[in-house]
Amino acid sequence: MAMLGKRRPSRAASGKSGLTRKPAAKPASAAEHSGTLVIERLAHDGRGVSHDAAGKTVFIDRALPGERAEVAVHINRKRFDEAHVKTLLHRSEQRVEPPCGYFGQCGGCQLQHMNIEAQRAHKLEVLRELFARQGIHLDTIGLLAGSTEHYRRRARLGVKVDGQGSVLLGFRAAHSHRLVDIEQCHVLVTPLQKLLPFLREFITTLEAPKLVGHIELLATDSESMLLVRQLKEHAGDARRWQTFAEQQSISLGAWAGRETTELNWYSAVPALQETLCIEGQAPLVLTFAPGDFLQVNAEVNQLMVARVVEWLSPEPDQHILDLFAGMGNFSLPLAGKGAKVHAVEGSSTMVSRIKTNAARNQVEVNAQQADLSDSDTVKALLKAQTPFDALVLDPPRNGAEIVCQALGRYPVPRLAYVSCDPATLARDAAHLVNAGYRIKQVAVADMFLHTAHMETLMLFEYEG
Ligand SMILES: C[S@@+](CC[C@H](N)C(=O)[O-])C[C@H]1O[C@@H](n2cnc3c(N)ncnc32)[C@H](O)[C@@H]1O
Repeated sequence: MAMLGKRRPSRAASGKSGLTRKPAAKPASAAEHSGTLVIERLAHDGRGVSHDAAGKTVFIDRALPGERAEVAVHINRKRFDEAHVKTLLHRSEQRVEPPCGYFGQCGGCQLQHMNIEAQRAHKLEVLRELFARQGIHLDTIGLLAGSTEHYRRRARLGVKVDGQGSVLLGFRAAHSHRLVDIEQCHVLVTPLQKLLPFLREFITTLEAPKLVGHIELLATDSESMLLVRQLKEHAGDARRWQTFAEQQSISLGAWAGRETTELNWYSAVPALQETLCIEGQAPLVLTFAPGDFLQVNAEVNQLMVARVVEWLSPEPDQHILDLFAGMGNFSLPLAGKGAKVHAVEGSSTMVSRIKTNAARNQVEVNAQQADLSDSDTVKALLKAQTPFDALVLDPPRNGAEIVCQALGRYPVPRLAYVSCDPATLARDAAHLVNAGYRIKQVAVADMFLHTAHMETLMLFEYEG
């Protein structure tokens, strides 16, 4: 395994493509053998799919449909093999030089070897396929297109001291706990990207880098913030961190201990804010704290919120239920249109955030803490005395199955579902369709470009 143990990606230094790079780690049982294959299609995670002479499925890292390649199998499994490209014999027109030198090593991005159009088309295809498995055909799928680079405003970076005593800062390699040492990142927003090389250099000057668990970076329009998980306090390094933060003009906070959730601020506590500009209403300023859920891509979030408001086009005094409401990302803009919004959120901290945000922006939102995985709670919410005119659903990755099952019995005329997991979305959509809802609009948003993750928006209407 040529790359094992190397601290830097070869391409950054040599200009080579990340295509033939082998996976980070190989299980002891793996037997490597080679063969020539034609790639048939892409799997959901972006790997190429082919079949060997015996008909066994082979997943090939960073191989594209239509390509012919000599591949080496690095993991044998009972039902499929996992392989990487040794030599590319025929190249797809969709293939591009990955913009990041760490692509193929770092597990953060999976699709940088495809042009942007192909990445978007792949996500649409994943969605269509998952829905087809549920017996649902999707017609036109819209696109909310955002910036193609430097969009990610939040990241968690691992810190490790390797066997040779070198300090590593970066993301995990794909399917591995191995840390890939990076000093640049193609998807991080520019202020965080610019900070990375300094941060990397700085960490090597710490007296006890082993005591750093991980680092979180966050940037808003007005400031950048660095949070350190300090496994054990170290007075000398705390002072070093402070000096570094001052030099870089960033806010600094630290958690002392492995489990602590309370931050010690080593700078003025930053006022973290998100400004949402929705047509026809004054800008809304939402405040939040580190650790709160925050959509990672500010530009695409703005587009997404605007699209949901447009789809639901609330009339003044209509009643809207916003489930999994976070800090009020959808609740406030809907309330800004004059709707009476009832926001439900599992975290009581976020409920108080919604209340504060609504009051500061002078919009009316009634916020409540509730566990939306509990079916009695969900039913009680849906059979409210005043029926809801519309509903927003923006659950975490595991979806909102309990809610969608209950929506058959307690129908709501219009429903906007925002999802970060197309598989649970397809499952939940099947419940809705079986209960009499029709899909009126579908859009995929560029929330996580260059990665295999995707964000989808759907508008359903109840037709009975
Ligand atoms: C994907 S986030 C969406 C937040 C918000 N709608 C936004 O756009 O920023 C999902 C939210 O669901 C909340 N959540 C997770 N599990 C929950 C549950 N069982 N009941 C209620 N809320 C839950 C999380 O706290 C988080 O704020």
